[in-house]
Amino acid sequence: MQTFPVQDVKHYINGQFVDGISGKTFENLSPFNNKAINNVAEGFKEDIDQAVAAARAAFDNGPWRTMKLEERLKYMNRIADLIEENAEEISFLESLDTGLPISQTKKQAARGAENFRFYSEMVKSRLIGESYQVDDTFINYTIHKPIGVAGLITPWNAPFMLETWKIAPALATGNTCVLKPAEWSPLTANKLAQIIDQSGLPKGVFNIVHGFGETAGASLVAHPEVQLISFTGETTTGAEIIKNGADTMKRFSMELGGKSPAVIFEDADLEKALDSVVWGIYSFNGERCTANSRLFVHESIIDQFVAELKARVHNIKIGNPMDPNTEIGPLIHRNHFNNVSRYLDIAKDEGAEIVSGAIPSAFKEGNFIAPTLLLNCTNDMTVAQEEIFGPVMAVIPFKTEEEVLRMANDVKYGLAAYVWTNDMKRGHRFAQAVDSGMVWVNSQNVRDLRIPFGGSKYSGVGREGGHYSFEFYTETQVIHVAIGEHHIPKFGDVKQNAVSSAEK
Ligand SMILES: NC(=O)C1=CN([C@@H]2O[C@H](COP(=O)(O)OP(=O)(O)OC[C@H]3O[C@@H](n4cnc5c(N)ncnc54)[C@H](O)[C@@H]3O)[C@@H](O)[C@H]2O)C=CC1
Ligand SMILES: O=C(O)/C=C/C=C(\O)C(=O)O
Repeated sequence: MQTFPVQDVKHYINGQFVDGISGKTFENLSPFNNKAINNVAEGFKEDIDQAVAAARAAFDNGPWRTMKLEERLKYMNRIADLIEENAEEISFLESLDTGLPISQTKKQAARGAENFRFYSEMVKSRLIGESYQVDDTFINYTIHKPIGVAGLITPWNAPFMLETWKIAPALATGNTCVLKPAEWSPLTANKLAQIIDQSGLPKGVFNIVHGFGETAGASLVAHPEVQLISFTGETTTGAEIIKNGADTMKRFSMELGGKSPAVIFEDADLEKALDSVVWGIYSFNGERCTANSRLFVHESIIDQFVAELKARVHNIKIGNPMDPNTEIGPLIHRNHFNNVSRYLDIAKDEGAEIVSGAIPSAFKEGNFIAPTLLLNCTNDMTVAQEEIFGPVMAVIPFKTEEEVLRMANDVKYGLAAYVWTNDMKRGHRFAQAVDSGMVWVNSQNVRDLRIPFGGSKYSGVGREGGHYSFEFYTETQVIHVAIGEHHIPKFGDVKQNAVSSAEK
């Protein structure tokens, strides 16, 4: 396969690639062998201050916010074109950095371009206001204005796709932004900065500061000139960010963790359900917020279903992420590998039967966790309640619809749910009763970029996607206009008061 050189990564501030002010860097490690790939500039408050100042100046002084929409959208489409032209390199860098199989990162590179094109279309057709003719003297109308500097904080599990999912609507609506990418996956964010630089986007409109959450991320959240934070990541981090942004009255969009149920009723199309749940838990190496990490199977079909699952698990191709045939690659980082391994120990202690594929010995240097089934689970086990964020699925039998609905909802998260049944009354009934932001009936996680994407309970606050992103990335302003003569009450009117005193 084609390979690409990897350079050290710098911040991108005000249209320049720059070292950090402290001069500090950190090593970026390969998930495949834990060797250093490159060095990355480490950002702190001072770097964030510079990036926010650049974004603020670009917002205040234009021309981004004030340029004709058609012209702004030319930049968006140019960025999409350049992503497509560089798709091979983007997927190479993404797989190198994250361990995600190259067959999957190719799709994510394409999705990055689609995110820019999609929001170009949406902003033209759906960034719309309302108007109310009150009577023949008044009319009111609303407009949606860009807010200012958007702070974007992203995770490592699908970095390029998730970064562009925030940047595209933020820019399309006329904001400027500062991105703080995840420290474990800086490569494609850097490539995106190169692409954006090449597109000729005005200086300061888009900026990146690399570094750690507790320093660079926290400084972005606390910065008084940053009006909003769009965050994707762990629920506990989201809660911390909301607290830290409260003093500066930020608005937040929170896309957080999940522990999503897939429910297989006895009348389901079992072959399709099997394909869907195997893909749903083991794609993205299991590092997927919408993963169906809890599988509920009706007791009458569970033996047959589990036998098929075991066969699939033993057959999944674990390998080098650069191999086009690889289905599962290494986890992002040794710390995350240790965390997932800890959950496998907990599963054993809790009495689950563990079934997993085998990792080829050639891959022992990497952060590989084999695709794993946890059988004989109950919904109250730690491994059925906490987000593991690895290729590990807890399998739980059920007897009745009522029982499985109760178990599906008995979890703190509410991101996604999947239900498989050929009884469509039951399909709709179950989908409407389950506590989650998104439900797929007889389907895997098929994306339609127009839908509101996000979760309920501990899985998130707010929705992004489609026109829902505009509610977050724009300020709605209402303008009341008098178009005819009307009465205005007079207070403290000298003439009127003089007449009244004379009358006394
Ligand atoms: N609901 C959704 O759409 C999605 C949710 N996720 C969730 O993301 C998580 C995995 O990603 P991770 O990178 O481990 O999440 P994380 O929460 O550890 O980090 C995410 C980002 O937040 C930054 N950060 C950490 N502490 C911070 C702080 N105090 N202030 C500001 N920024 C801070 C990190 O540097 C990183 O850029 C999982 O829980 C997963 O479910 C992932 C993808 C999609
Ligand atoms: O499609 C999106 O916008 C986000 C998808 C994120 C996942 O599917 C995930 O991490 O599970």
